[in-house]
Amino acid sequence: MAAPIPGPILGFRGRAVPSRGRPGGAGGRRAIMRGMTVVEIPGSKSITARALFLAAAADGVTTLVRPLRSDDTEGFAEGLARLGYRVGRTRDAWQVDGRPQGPAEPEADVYCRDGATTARFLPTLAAAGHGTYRFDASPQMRRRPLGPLSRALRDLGVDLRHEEAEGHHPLTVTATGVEGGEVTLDAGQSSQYLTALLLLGPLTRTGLRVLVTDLVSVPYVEITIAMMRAFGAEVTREGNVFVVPPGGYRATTYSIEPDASTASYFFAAAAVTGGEVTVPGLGADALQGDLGFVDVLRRMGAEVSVGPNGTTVRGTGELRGLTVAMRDISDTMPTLAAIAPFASGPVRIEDVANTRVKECDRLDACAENLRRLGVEVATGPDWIEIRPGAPLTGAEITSYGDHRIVMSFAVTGLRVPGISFDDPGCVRKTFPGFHEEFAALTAGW
Ligand SMILES: O=C(O)C1=C[C@@H](OP(=O)(O)O)[C@@H](O)[C@H](O)C1
Ligand SMILES: C=C(OP(=O)(O)O)C(=O)O
Repeated sequence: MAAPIPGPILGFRGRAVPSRGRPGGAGGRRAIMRGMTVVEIPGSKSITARALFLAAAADGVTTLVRPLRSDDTEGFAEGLARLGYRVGRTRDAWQVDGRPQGPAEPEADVYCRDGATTARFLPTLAAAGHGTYRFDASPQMRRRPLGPLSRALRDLGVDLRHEEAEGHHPLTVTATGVEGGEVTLDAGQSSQYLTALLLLGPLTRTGLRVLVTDLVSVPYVEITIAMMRAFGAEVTREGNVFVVPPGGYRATTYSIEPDASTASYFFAAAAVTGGEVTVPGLGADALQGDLGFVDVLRRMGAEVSVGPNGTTVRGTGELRGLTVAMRDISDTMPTLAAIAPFASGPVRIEDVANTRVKECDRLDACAENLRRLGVEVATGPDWIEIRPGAPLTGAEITSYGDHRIVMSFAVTGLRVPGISFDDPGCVRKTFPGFHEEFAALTAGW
């Protein structure tokens, strides 16, 4: 039985709120008073990736204001350049010369690094053009699936061949444009499959109807639809069917809001230390569902205020246990798992099966690392339960090359001396300057 898609997801908020963060999205902080800090978080990875796709597909030159500069988004921009798009990058703004007719290069070899948005969105963009395009990715990304997206593209007539394992990179797309039509998609493992198809919709000759049988991470689809509208396209939803007419995209100037998943580490830091963190540019109009992590902190006892231009979390000294379903905001599951040992009762996180197919198996990685610190933990296919009580001891955290494991356990390290990481540098995927910013955050607390 297909799981119902939570709704409604259409008819919402329009343009992104411009970040008031430090230009270039490099992060930064200002101490206002002892224990109170304004943290300027780098741009959203998800919004930057979509903006790059939309800009490449649009008619005209698009300017992205304050894009995220990190391994994932630089890999995406480099992938576009390999396909023959002209991408100009300065510190504070990226410009893309759109090509509604598809990639300029008739042949290209694209390396997607660790980025799932790159690895799933770029082959879909290439399919709308004319040429032969080969995509490969890092060993980590090669392990991650894209079978349902490949099958949907093939059902739409795209010649897509996996070279080694079916449903995994490397793959080759021999593109002749996409006619359009109706296709069925299981996005129960990743919403990125649906995002890729929606983004493709306006580039098809007759439009797309996507019948979705299951869907995780719904707020990411909402981001996609809002951004498609900002670039002049339309999406409607009839029950579980998403309808996208043809018509292409219009170039624009687009401001990228700060990354809400990245902000979760700073909000969590406030909650566990009794400090106060304000993130400007992520307020009530934010596009990203991951800002909902502050509601979890509020339920646990933190004081939270979401204003028009920013969000503030203040630790109160109280951190209650809770049971929470995180299907919609699963990138923040490791953040919660990493602070759960400080709660006054058990923390149970449910409905997060797809965190097992991210940069690593995040349920197992969190459980193993927490146990190493002395915490009692149980896991199931789609849940983890952390039972605080035992004394905590420092240990080396195994990162599994996963930026979120490192950034989450850095928060634990604010209260547990002796935590170190085997691969601290893997934060480069979304926040190359994380360790410096995070160390400076609490220096004045
Ligand atoms: O579309 C996106 O930008 C993303 C969607 C989510 O993935 P899933 O849909 O695979 O859960 C999220 O975890 C990822 O970091 C970014
Ligand atoms: C899962 C993540 O990334 P992606 O799927 O975009 O590689 C993430 O950033 O937590």
